[in-house]
Amino acid sequence: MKTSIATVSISGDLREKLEAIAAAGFDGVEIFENDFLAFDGSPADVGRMVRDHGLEITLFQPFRDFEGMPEPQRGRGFDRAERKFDLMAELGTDLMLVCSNVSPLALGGIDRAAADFRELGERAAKRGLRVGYEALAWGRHVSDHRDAWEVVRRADHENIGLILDSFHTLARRIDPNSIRSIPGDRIFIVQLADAPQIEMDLLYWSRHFRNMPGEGDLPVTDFMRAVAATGYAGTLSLEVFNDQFRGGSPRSIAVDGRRSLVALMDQVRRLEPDVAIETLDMPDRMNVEGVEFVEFAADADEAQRLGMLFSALGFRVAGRHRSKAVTLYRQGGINLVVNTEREGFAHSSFLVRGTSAYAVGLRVDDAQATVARARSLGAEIFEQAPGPGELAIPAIHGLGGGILYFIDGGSDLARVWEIEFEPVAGIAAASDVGLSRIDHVAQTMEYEEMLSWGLFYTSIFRMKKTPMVDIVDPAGLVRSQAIGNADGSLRLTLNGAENRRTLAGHFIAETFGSAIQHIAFATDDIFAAAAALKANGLEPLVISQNYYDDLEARFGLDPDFADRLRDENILYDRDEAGEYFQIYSPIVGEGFFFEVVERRGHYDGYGGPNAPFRIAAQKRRMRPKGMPRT
Ligand SMILES: O=C(O)c1ccc(O)c(O)c1
Ligand SMILES: [Mg+2]
Repeated sequence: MKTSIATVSISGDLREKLEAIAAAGFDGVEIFENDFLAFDGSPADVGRMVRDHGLEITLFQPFRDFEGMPEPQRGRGFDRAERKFDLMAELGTDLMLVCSNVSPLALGGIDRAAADFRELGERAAKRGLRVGYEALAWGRHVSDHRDAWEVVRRADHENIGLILDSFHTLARRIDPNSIRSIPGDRIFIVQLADAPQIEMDLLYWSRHFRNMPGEGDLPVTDFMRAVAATGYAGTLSLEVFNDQFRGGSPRSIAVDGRRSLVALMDQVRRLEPDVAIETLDMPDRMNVEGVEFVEFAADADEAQRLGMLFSALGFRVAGRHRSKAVTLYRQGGINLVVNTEREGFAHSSFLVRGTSAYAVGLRVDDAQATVARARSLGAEIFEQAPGPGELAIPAIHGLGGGILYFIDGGSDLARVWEIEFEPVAGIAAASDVGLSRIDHVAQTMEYEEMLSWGLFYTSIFRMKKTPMVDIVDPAGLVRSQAIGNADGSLRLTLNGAENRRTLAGHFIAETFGSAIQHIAFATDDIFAAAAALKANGLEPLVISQNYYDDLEARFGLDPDFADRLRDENILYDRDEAGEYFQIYSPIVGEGFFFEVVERRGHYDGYGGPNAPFRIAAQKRRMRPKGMPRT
């Protein structure tokens, strides 16, 4: 499988685009005419620059408003095409993309368009060039790949073929299975893009909101399965018009693009076992059962403060590392690790970002296979020489400077706590609070990073995204998207901050980049947990009385029940599926916190409606240290 990407998909000038595209491992680029026009050099210079980066030019595009024109526009169209053929020869590409005519002057008729293409095919053949025809979803007469194919079929010329673009087909909800009957060798190129499901004008949606396959909501996998079934084995080319990407980092967008294509083809290979698909051989998406541990990097003072908070939350010291300054805290099935080593990754992370939950250990079916898959998808492997008696725990770098470790049951990794830690007995601890496991881990990032993180998780792991929700911070919007496994035993929330005045935005500004901002522990009895926390001396976040008055009215709560919530500062939410209860810890540092939650019934959310009141309360608590009043 050869991969390519349109220059329009990446930010920067042409040289920056090519560098990023080549570094990410693509084979080719679609040269978008505007990128060429803006470049201060000859077509031959562009061609040379592309090839110097080890890339080929997949095609030149777009050529507009060609077919079905009355005279004199028809004749001018052929003259224009000849000029572009000259240019293509200099660039060094043999394929031109013609998109369906949008001109009000265009005349309809499949045969008329086919005749124009046959003549264009003749002219292209004389120069050894080819022309592909693509239906724009908003084309005047041709807006459906089935009609574009009929034009190509009737043009009946070897140098005229079809170009498919997943966006145009899927945005119009055309059944992608209609592609299966098209002969694969008549498809000249396949362009791929996804998009979020939003109701809007097709042209505007296409030009501003496309994203990488897997980042949006369109059934790009079904589209690609149908393409593969035709026998098409040519280049797959990303064509992603996205306002955010235009201003993003060329490198990371190119890496995401390549990751999206490799993950897509891996899926297609598994779903279409009878089709020969040439793609990287890698383990399947990995099942993640849950969070095995969260590791904090700290210095001795901060570790002591953290330890006191853990203790108030009902954790006890369960082990000390046999060779390192690392302590294990445990409650129920939750393992929290505090690392105060003076060297290694944890220490450098502490120096740069302060006390933080810098690593997460995930329980997976097969830890080595997880790393192998992640590597194939362009993730960076994390390796640190193990100390004496230590296990080499398979790990990768997350996107934000953190580490993801993998633990499985099929190796010594399952016994990591016994092997690496000396049990600790007899340390007086506050009482157990009844926390059983980690409900969710919340990562905060810049809003622009959310698509990258979502793709990272959903391409490596068997995880699904849920729709994005808006969290209203008094100082601005924070978007939140949950990612998790099918049974809810693994839940990650991605929170994207749009500005620095929100609690989330302040946190990432202070910790120098995206990081874990809170960890929610699950309990089966929130009221018992509240009582135990109180007995341990933990002062929960105090929620406004106005909130409880509204809550009582909104849900028609029994006044006694409402009073119990109020007395314990428990936030409450309810939907058709069930109920949700939340207690918040005080803030640590610049915005980190813990949460204790109980889910009843099949409640699947995160208490989104409570967020504005919780955030307001947290901001009251954080002042005066740096947090702006909103
Ligand atoms: O938005 C456009 O005009 C446009 C141009 C060329 C394409 O390949 C495409 O998919 C869209
Ligand atoms: Mg296209």
